[in-house]
Amino acid sequence: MSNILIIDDERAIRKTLGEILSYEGYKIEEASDGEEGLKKFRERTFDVVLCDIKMPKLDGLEFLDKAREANPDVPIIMISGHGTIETAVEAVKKGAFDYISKPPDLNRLLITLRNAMDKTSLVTETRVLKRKVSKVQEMIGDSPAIQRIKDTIEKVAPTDARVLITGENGVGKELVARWLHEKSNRSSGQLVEVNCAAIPGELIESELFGHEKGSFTSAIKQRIGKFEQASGGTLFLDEIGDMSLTAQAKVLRALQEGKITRVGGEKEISVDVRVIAATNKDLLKEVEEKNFRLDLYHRLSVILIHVPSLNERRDDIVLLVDKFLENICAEYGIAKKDIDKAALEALKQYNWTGNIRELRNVVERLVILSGKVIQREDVLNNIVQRS
Ligand SMILES: Nc1ncnc2c1ncn2[C@@H]1O[C@H](COP(=O)(O)OP(=O)(O)OP(=O)(O)O)[C@@H](O)[C@H]1O
Repeated sequence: MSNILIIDDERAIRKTLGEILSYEGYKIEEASDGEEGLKKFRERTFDVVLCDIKMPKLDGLEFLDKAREANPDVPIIMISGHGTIETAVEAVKKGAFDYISKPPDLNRLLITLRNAMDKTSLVTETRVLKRKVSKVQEMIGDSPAIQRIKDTIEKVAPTDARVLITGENGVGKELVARWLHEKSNRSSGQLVEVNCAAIPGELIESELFGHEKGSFTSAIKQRIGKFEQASGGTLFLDEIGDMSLTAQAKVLRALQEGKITRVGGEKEISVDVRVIAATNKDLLKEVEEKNFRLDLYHRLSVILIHVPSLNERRDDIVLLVDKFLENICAEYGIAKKDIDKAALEALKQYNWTGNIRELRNVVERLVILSGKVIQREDVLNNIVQRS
């Protein structure tokens, strides 16, 4: 059911409108002045607002400004009394959806409301569609390092070459893997991700290759492993440096032969999988320390993509912050906040250990805690708060 907020200081008008619209099946909320209206508007999302122009405390135009700042997607219809038609026209120029005159004409009111509702559903639909079209998040940055990575993705993605992605935590290794899959001929298949560090050693084999019923105590049902799930698509082995040596031997065999055997099973099953692996470890050092098989390393690292840390490409911070501000404010349904030059400089100077993931979190905190323009002070307070 659609929610409508009616803001008018005349009780009689609220009552008439409220009765008509409840009868038409709308859910009604009332406010008797602009201030109360704004409070309710900020507390929850309405489908449409009907707002009087002349009101005590906060008048219709002031309400319009503040409400659009808080959520520009909600259509606001002005209610114009005697002598306020010109103001109503001005309000429409400033972003009000339309206006109706007092006393309200039933047909005109219902048609205007219907149009406003249609607009709301179009806005929502467009947002959903936009999200669907760009399944993979854009890779932001124009530093030489990022440009080189984008070039490599273009060249390597359409081949079946295995790729090893290296870099610190939160630099964007998974994003690189997603783009490699998206731009490959396998993009209609699945991208199946396995976080090798998060799975206990004794379960990793069953996770990767599946198991037959009864093959070990907790194997109550037959299970399909990630290799099989990813057949026709891409298998992304994240944190590969944390995989046990036993599992490494089995992965090597799967890569050499293109076949797997489920745990406790006999049958060999062919799989058509492209493997992309990622790690924050120095795998060659792990090889030296006998924690990682050299032959597997060579199998996985046909193409190497190193994603440098944020501290090594500080110029990208400007673009990233701008995009995060836009995305986060849109998620919160508020107008985009700005960032002062000195504040941006403070972000550029900071020693980022959590990389882009940490930067996004800081920007989200700044959006929540700062005013319309984020100041250097806000940044410093935030970073201090973190540690
Ligand atoms: N260039 C970029 N532009 C925009 N967002 C990015 C970029 N790189 C990374 N991100 C975002 O930063 C977050 C962390 O990235 P991602 O998960 O790819 O890092 P990771 O290196 O795989 O981290 P971990 O090693 O901890 O798994 C994600 O939300 C990702 O979408």
